[in-house]
Amino acid sequence: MQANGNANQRIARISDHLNPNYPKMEGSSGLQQVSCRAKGGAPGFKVAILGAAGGIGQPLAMLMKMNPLVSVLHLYDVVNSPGVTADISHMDTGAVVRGFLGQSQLEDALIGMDLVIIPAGVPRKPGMTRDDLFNINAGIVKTLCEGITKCCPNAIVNLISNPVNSTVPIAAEVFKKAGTYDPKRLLGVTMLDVVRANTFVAEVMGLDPREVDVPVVGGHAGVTILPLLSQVKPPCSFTPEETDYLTSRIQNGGTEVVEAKAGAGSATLSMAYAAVKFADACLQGLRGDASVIQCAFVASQVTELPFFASKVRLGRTGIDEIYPLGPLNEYERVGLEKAKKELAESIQKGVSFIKK
Ligand SMILES: NC(=O)c1ccc[n+]([C@@H]2O[C@H](COP(=O)([O-])OP(=O)(O)OC[C@H]3O[C@@H](n4cnc5c(N)ncnc54)[C@H](O)[C@@H]3O)[C@@H](O)[C@H]2O)c1
Ligand SMILES: O=C(O)C[C@H](O)C(=O)O
Repeated sequence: MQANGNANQRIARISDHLNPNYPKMEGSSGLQQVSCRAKGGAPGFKVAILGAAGGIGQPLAMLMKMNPLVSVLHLYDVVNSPGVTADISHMDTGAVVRGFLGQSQLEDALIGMDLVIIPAGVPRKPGMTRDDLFNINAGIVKTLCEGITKCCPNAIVNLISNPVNSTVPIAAEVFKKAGTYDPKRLLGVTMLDVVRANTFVAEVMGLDPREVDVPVVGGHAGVTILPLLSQVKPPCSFTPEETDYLTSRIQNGGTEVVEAKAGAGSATLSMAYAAVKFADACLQGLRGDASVIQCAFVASQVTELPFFASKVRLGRTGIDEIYPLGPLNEYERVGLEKAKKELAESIQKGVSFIKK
């Protein structure tokens, strides 16, 4: 048949065509993978997810596969990435998906990436603080960031692994040590705090959450999560009881999920949603869209601390502008002082982990 003329020349194993390092999947159906006419080079960005087989990683991978701004999606983990990759690669969306398994494939996963999203690491169980995760996650983040310095030093990095207040300073120190640090490209993901704040404020005020915008500044743990309810859009006026309730619920949203999951981990689905919302903003910025603004935990001069979460404008090279906090009311000024005290210690802990 005409359409199949020279078929033998076109036939290639899909795995070889897409990536010679694609993990072999032992015990798979045994069907021969043939007839590859996959389109390479579609316009879009190359994105890697490190920790792609985890509770956040899997739905995040699925949602990024659905993102039209993504042309290539690399899924890396130390376990189970072949299965997740096989599964997600069957989705009929544009991005080409490739899987990478284990430390020996980290560099292949990272070469040429525009955006690296990191949800690798252990989650909390009831009774733990995010800081209790430091001992395990600090080392994981260090290793992954060392890979980034070697293979894609110009990539935008979205760091999700907790404790974010310490892992972002760890990443910065790793990049500094390697001489590749660009503070405009390293962003701690605090988007879930904003997502929660929008939802909880909408509930209290009887609004559609999609129309609510709450700036959440500071960091990503307990009192360091500081919602600026005086700056909510559309403008809202809260009673003191509502302010207390909302501030506490936003600050403890993560714990609310950890307790509800009763030992089975922390927020994964809402986090994947928030991570994709944030990653999409980063990609829109890279594409050159105007006025892409989100909150993130970044190197900052907004306060005397070296890192702080506030609204940032995203552009072609990462962060284009960091916005000041704006006018705070007395309740928020008190909250800010508490947040800064805890943040200073968490930041120092991260810096010392690399410098020691
Ligand atoms: N920033 C936030 O708002 C936010 C929200 C929710 C969770 N988190 C954090 O995200 C992290 C992941 O949470 P989860 O629920 O997906 O956990 P999970 O245990 O379900 O998944 C973590 C994944 O990381 C992988 N991993 C472990 N070591 C690795 C390494 N060296 N390289 C690559 N991958 C590695 C694991 O194999 C696993 O698949 C936790 O630290 C959690 O506290 C942050
Ligand atoms: O609470 C956690 O440990 C996970 C995450 O930081 C969250 O806010 O849901």
